[in-house]
Amino acid sequence: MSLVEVSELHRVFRLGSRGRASAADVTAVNRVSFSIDRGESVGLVGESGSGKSTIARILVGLERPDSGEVRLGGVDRLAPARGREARLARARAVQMVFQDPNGSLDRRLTVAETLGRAMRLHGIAASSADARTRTLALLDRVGLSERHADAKPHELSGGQRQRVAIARALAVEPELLVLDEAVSALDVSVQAQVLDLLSDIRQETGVGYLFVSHDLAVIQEVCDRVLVLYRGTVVEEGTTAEVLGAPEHAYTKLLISSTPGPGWDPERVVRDRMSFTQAIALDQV
Ligand SMILES: Nc1ncnc2c1ncn2[C@@H]1O[C@H](COP(=O)(O)OP(=O)(O)OP(=O)(O)O)[C@@H](O)[C@H]1O
Repeated sequence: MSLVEVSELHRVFRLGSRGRASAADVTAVNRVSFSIDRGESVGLVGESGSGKSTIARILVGLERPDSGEVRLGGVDRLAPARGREARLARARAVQMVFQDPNGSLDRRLTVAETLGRAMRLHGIAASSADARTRTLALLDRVGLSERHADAKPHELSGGQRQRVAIARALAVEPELLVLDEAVSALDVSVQAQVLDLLSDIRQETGVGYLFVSHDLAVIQEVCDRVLVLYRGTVVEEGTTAEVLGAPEHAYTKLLISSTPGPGWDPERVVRDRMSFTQAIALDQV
């Protein structure tokens, strides 16, 4: 059995008055199905507005679908959780790392307080001494030291803050990490270090990743498999090597040709995009 099984996930944002159906409604997620095995890293790629974050938010529990199923370890994540313990267990199992650690870390708390709070909330640490020991081990795990434990977020660099966000997510020993553009705000060398770190953590802990990114180079680095989303629909999926190395769908080809690299021709990208949009309009894709 897979760690995560998502089937026929569907979410429409109703933009008409009083939630009534209207021509302006946005189908953010259109009958999306996929699975993630234990220790597997699955990428979700697509341009802005393709529905990546909505899927990520549904998995974490920040958003509800109109229909569809999400199972983690066989357990229905969308069914009502009875009682505080059940709600906490559900929250603990799937942790999210956001693009902007500034928004997700409490600026009033030191790093040790942030990690300690997460561990206490989920009953991970037996005492404050235990929390401190675990905090230092986690910081070491993400390439930070004791010096950083007593710092507040503004005293850290962007890359260090993102390491803290990853440490906080790992502090509660999740089964799945949802990383939503988690390295997009970092400069390229720091990005490479954090991607290495994520690969090591996955190997050591067996945690699964849902890795949301618009950046194909990042997806190539960390994902075993990838799903390509276009306007809420999965248009192509397969191993990362298959999808990025020998794309079949016109949209995947367009995404790849839009990525700057040697021999990149922006004018050709604009022409390809126009032909793709016309083909979509004529239902030829
Ligand atoms: N709360 C909301 N209310 C109305 N529309 C929304 C809401 N959230 C998302 N949408 C719409 O749903 C679609 C998918 O949005 P989503 O944020 O999932 O895309 P994305 O691929 O993550 O984009 P980005 O890469 O820009 O974050 C977009 O058209 C967006 O405008």
